[in-house]
Amino acid sequence: MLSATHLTCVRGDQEIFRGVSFELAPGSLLQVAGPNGSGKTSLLRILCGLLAPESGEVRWAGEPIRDLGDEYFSKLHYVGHLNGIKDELSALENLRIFAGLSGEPIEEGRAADALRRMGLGGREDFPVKRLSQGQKRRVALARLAMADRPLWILDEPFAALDAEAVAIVQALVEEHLERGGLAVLTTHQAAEIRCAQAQRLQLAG
Ligand SMILES: Nc1ncnc2c1ncn2[C@@H]1O[C@H](COP(=O)(O)OP(=O)(O)OP(=O)(O)O)[C@@H](O)[C@H]1O
Repeated sequence: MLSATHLTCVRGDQEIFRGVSFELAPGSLLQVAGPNGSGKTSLLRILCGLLAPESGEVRWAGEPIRDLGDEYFSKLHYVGHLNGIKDELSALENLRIFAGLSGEPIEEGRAADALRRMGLGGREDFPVKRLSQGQKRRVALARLAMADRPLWILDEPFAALDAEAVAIVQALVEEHLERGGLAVLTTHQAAEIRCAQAQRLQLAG
């Protein structure tokens, strides 16, 4: 269970939002919507523990995330809109490094399978800098197919993706929710994710 109570976000000297509260149970999806600058990315970074709220609290399984530290990070996949991948390395090396940094060395072949699932079969060993924007986004999202974690926090996961990749990511999120996972995502597209327990949070801007 992920919960947020009375979150207020201030960036610079500007209050971006206040009073944001929600509870997300296993198998549930939260779609965060709002115009440019309304604070969607800021909210996701607060939910990840990467940005401190001005006031309010985020809890995971009833515990404040600031007390859980690394234990909380090991429960979540965060894919920000900057991808977080290294241009000089190949897609496969990026996934191996990601797994190593998370303290979960991967079985041989698991990363390659994840890249194939993302439609990158045959491009595993290409330096990422020679991939297109959409292919780079696929590499960043391949971590979702590589190791299961209960909470996925995805910032504009469909940006730069073509229809085929959107369908792959939708299916990944739906399978995750069916397994009892939780997902929070922002999107400007009308991507339809099937989920019986979907919530929408509208930031005003
Ligand atoms: N490092 C920062 N310092 C000061 N202000 C910031 C910083 N980062 C973001 N902001 C401001 O916070 C506000 C919210 O930004 P944020 O990126 O969270 O919005 P968003 O809803 O995700 O926007 P978009 O739809 O354009 O991605 C914006 O007004 C932005 O200028």
